[in-house]
Order: sequence, then structure tokens, then C-alpha cells
Amino acid sequence: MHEEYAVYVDKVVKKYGTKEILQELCMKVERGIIYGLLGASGCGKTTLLSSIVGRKNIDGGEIWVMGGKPGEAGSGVPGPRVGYMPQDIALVGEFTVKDAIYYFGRIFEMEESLIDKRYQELHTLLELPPDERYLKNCSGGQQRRVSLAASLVHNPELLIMDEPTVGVDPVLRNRIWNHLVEITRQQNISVIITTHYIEECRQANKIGLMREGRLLAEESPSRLLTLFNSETLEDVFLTLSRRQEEGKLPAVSSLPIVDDQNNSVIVTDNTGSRTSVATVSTFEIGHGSTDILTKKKSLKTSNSLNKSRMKALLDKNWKQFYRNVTGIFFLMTFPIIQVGIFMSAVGGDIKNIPLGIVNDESMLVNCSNFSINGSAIPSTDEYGVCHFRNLSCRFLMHLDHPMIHKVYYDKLDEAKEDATHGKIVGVMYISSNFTDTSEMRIEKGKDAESEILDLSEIKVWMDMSNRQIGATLKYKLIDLYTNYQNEIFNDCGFVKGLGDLPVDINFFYGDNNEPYTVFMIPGSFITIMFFMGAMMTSQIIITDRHDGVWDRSIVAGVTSLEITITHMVLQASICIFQTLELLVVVYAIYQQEYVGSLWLMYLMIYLQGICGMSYGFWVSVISTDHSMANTVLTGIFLPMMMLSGLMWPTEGMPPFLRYFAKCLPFTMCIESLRNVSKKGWTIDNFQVFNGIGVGLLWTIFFGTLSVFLIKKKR
Ligand SMILES: Nc1ncnc2c1ncn2[C@@H]1O[C@H](COP(=O)(O)OP(=O)(O)OP(=O)(O)O)[C@@H](O)[C@H]1O
Repeated sequence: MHEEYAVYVDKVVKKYGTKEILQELCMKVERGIIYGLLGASGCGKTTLLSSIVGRKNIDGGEIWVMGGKPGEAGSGVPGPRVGYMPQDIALVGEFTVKDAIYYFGRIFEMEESLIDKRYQELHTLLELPPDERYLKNCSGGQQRRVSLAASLVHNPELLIMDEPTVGVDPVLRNRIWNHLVEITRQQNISVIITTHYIEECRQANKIGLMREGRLLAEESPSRLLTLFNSETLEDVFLTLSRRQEEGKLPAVSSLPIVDDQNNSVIVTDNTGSRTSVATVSTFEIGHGSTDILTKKKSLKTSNSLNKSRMKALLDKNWKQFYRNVTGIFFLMTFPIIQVGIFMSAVGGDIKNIPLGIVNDESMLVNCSNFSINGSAIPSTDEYGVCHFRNLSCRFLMHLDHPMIHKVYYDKLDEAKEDATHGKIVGVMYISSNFTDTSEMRIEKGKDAESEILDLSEIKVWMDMSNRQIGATLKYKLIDLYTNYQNEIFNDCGFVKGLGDLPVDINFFYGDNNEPYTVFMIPGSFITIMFFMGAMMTSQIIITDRHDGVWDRSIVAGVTSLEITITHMVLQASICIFQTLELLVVVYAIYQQEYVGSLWLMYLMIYLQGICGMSYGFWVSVISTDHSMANTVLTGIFLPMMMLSGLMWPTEGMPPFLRYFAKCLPFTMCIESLRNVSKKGWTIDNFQVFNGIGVGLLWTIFFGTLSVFLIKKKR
């Protein structure tokens, strides 16, 4: 029975949450007719059409389209059997008028010459704007006409149009209707059309009046006008709406109208018994119902990857990319800017830290006249070891370092006061008899009194509220003191190295003077690429989905997998350049050292970009719009970054958190990349391979989850 109809909707229920949008709705569209679906805004027309084309799952009832169920293998719906013009324009703004039509032609696997022929016909019929005009530069009405042309390009068996005539001038509207009448008559095409201009539906063979998720009536316009003795369809609709409100009008039944011969519109009451509400003229289909449509059954969509569709999608993605100058600029320069800023701002030597100095010894001597000669003279008498003069001046000379800006104070209290007010970062105090006690400290050695030790000590108070500055200064002071001590010991003729700490530290990898930047480079590479991949993917996919391009393409027969793969192909290509940019900036421009394989490093960074894309894909699937996507993206990315060991080694975390952190997408990859760049390890080392492995697992996980969610989400 269903085969007789182009569309057969039987007691369909569709809910959004708990709200029933379609309430056991029944609708029958014979083949080769124009069916006008009328109803107020929000009554569920779009929801019904989306369900018919297989873009929404229904919660009850059945839908048959061209004898098959939408979405079922071999039904051809979604696919080339249907032409769908959604309410939104649902075209790519970066397309020219011609591109838009060619895009759908290629998706429907039409020959290029045929697409061109159809394009010329539709161009004339619909008065399309010039071929090369970008859609984003077309008016709303022009875009709508292009959208209409795109749904007609392949001469579908069933044409579904959601408000195609909005914003179209009356002459052209009339021409569109005439064209619809012509194609239904000559080619037996079936058309379902929704419109706000109720009266234009007089040209339809049948209309369905819809209200609050139900069809109030389903008949030919002439019969409805006769039945309700009305001049206009508006009046009919008004009367039916009133009756529905008064509870006198049940919905249209799914049962076949058996007594059509009696010229009655049949409705079913709430108990299920059928009643005739009026006697009217017979519903006419102005032409035969010869089934030329079923002969087109070769037009089925295959679920496997299709070359022509993939080509069309790749072309679309490429045009979307290269015609969006701001987008290109952002995608290509963002990694350079990011890593450039990082290299310039992070890990450089800290300079000019203000250090307060109170040198009580300088009350007795003037350091500006100080000469290093004679400040440490080996002793000639048998008890002495070495004689010192003005050692405080000699030590202060060693503090002439770019990191330290010496600020002299006369009084210790004043210096401490300034330190507490943040004017200086630390205070250094040297006692008045520092030189003498330093000499005695060496002479007496193990017998030195604590007072001597105390007075020969340089005392420092530090502001450690900025730990990085405080700690850097602290280590620098110790370093400078060691240099100073070694220098005077050398002058005294002591054995070389006596002034050093008795700890000899050597390095397998890296060296003592390596800046903090080197530690952070792998983390910054990985996080920049991951973030770029995620941003790019989520933005592009959400834009596609919001513009309706995704949905429309799927109705045309494209599969989610094809869309996903083609997006990934383009973005993965962009990632190739972005990864290269990062490496060039860091290793060629900033001349950072590395010992491992550059190819392996490239691969690892690149794969993280792909992992980011997969993550961005998942974010785009679970997000309803851009702002939600941005929130989810950054909301998850930031904690992942903090746990990644980028800023602080994971060894500093509580054990359970460390294990958790290591399972995250880029924690282990950062460590692995460090192992390659600093240690020269290769991929056969497990501690390199595991980082790549975790990234790959996350890529597969996010990708699979996204595809699953897309399928489930309709
Ligand atoms: N994804 C969704 N989630 C929740 N509610 C939705 C969703 N889509 C639509 N709705 C609601 O379902 C109802 C029917 O929407 P629908 O778009 O089908 O109406 P319509 O008759 O096509 O309206 P219009 O003529 O204005 O396009 C509306 O109340 C709408 O707010």
C-alpha cells in the first residue's frame, strides 16, 4: 500500500524532551502531486519534513517515502531520490552561485555536462544572480532562489521544500509555482511544499492543514473551499482551528479514505469510529500515476565512501578555506605568533632585580676606590694562611651581574622597610668586620668561634612571594659567592677548587645553564598543535552544521563518515604546515638545540594536531553552538594542560593524580617528545612509543565516539 504514495506518514510521534511536537500525525502524499503543508509557525512542519527526509528519528509511528523507510539501506532516502530545500539557506557562503549548483550536482553523481545543462535551465527559470557572485554577497531572496535551484538540479522524484517562496517577488513566485505544476504533470515528480502564503497553495493538488502537531484536514483546495463554503483557504484554516480548539475536530486518520466516491472528507473521532464531515468534490490528481519514479531506483545512495561525493566535499572544504582570508591568516599565523611569543617571553634570563645592600664595612672603606690587587695576599708568616683587605668590596664587585641591580642603603632597617613595601626584592647585609672575620674563619678552621662564623657570614633576606624571581636570585647569589670564594682562594694560593661545593654534578643530557624554555618547548609544541586542531575542527564543523550545510548534504546522500573524512583531510593538510612552522621558528629562527630525530619530532607534534582535531570533532558533536563549543573546548583543555607536566613535572603530583594525568592525551606525549629532542631517543624506545600510543588511542576514541554520537543524535 505504501508504494502507491510518495510519502505515507502513519501516526507519527516526535518528541523534543517530553514535549510532543508531532502527535500521532498522519499524512498521505500521492505520487505526482503538489502537496501544500500549511500551518502556523512552530506547529511542527519543519520537524515533520526533517523526519520525512530521514534527518530526525521519530518516537512512534511509521514513515514511508517512495515505498521505503527513510534511512534504511537501499531506500534512496536520504539520497538522490529526494530534493530537499530546507527553511534556512543551508549553502556555503564562500560558494559562488555556480559552485552551489555544481556541488549538489556532483553529490548526486551527475555528469559535468548534465550539471551545466541543468544549471543553465535553472539560471533562466529562477533568475539566478551572476555565476561568479559569492553567495555571502547575494541578497536573502537571491540566496533562496539558489537554494531552490540546488534542490532541483537532479530532477528528484520527491521534492520537499520548506518555505521556498519567502522573500521572492510575486512574479517569480508565480513562475516557481508554474514550474512545480509542470514538473509534477510532466515528470510525475511529487512535491511537498510549506508556505506562509496560504493562498498560493490553491495551485496545490492537495493541502494539509496542520496545527499543534496534528493535521486538521488533508484535501484538495477546491474541496476544502466548497466544503467550508469559503472564499479563501485562510477562512477554512480559521474555521478548522476554531473547531479544533472547541474539541470538535479530531485529527486526520491514517485509515484509507474508502468512501471517496461519496465525496466526503473523512476524519476519525477520538473513539476511532470514522465520520464524514461534509460532502465535497472528488480529490483530483490532474494526471496519471504511472510509476516512472520506481524506474529511477538505481539512484540509491551507497553507504560506502563515494568518489564523486568525496570530491565535491573536498572541493567545498577547500573553497571554504581559501576564500576565507581571515580564517587562512589565523590558521597559518597563529602557530607562529604563539610559539614566537613563547620563545621571546618564557625562560629568558631575569634582569635587573633590585637588591638592597647594606655594607657596614664600607663605612670604613670606600668601595669606589677599591682595587682587587692586594685584597687577598698569601701569608708569609708561619701561622697565617692568607691576609685579606676590603673583602666586602671585592664580593660586591662580583654582584655586577645583569640579573642584579644593587640599591645601597645606609641602614639595615630602611632596606628591610623598602623590601616589605616591594621596592626591592631582597636585602643583603655585610657586617663591619667582614674581612677580618673571614680571614679568621679560614685561619681557625674547625676551631672558629660561632661569633666569627656569624660575622663572616653574608646575610640575605628575600621576598619569596614571587617564587621564580626569589629562587632565581637565591641560586645566582650562591653561584656568585662560589665564584668570589674560588677567586680569593686562588689568590691565596690554595688548592684549585677548594672554594667549590664538594658536590660534583655532571650531566648526561642537557647542561647546567639550560634555560627553563628548553623544558617547556615540547609542551608548548604539543599544546599549541592540539589546541589548533581542536579549534579548527570544532569551529568549521559547527559552522557547517549551523548553516545547515551538513544536514542538507546528508539529505542529498552524503554520509557523516564522508563529511568527517573530507574535513579531516583538509585540516590534516593544514596541520602539516602548522607543524612545520613551529619547528622552523624554534629550531631555525630561535636556534634552539635538539639532539633527536627532527622527523620523529615532526611526526609526534603532527599526530597531536590530529588528536586535537579528533577532540574538536567530539566537542562539535556535543555542542549546540559556537559559544558552548568554546566553553567545552577550553574548559577541558586548560585542566588537561595543567596536568600535562608542561609547567611543572608530574612527579610533583599526588600519585593518583599523576596516573590520571598520564592517561590524558598529551601528558605522556610531552615527555616522549622531550626524550626525543633532548636525549635523542628513538621510536623503538618504549618511553617514546608510549607517548605516541596514548595520543593515537585518544584520537581513535574521540573519533569513534563522535561518529557514534552523530548517528544516535538525530
Ligand atoms: N531541536 C529542537 N529541540 C527542541 N525543540 C525544538 C527543536 N526543534 C524545534 N523545536 C520546537 O518544536 C516546535 C516545532 O518546530 P518546527 O521548526 O518544526 O516548527 P515549524 O512549523 O516548522 O515553524 P516555522 O514555520 O516557524 O518554521 C517549535 O516549538 C520548536 O521550538
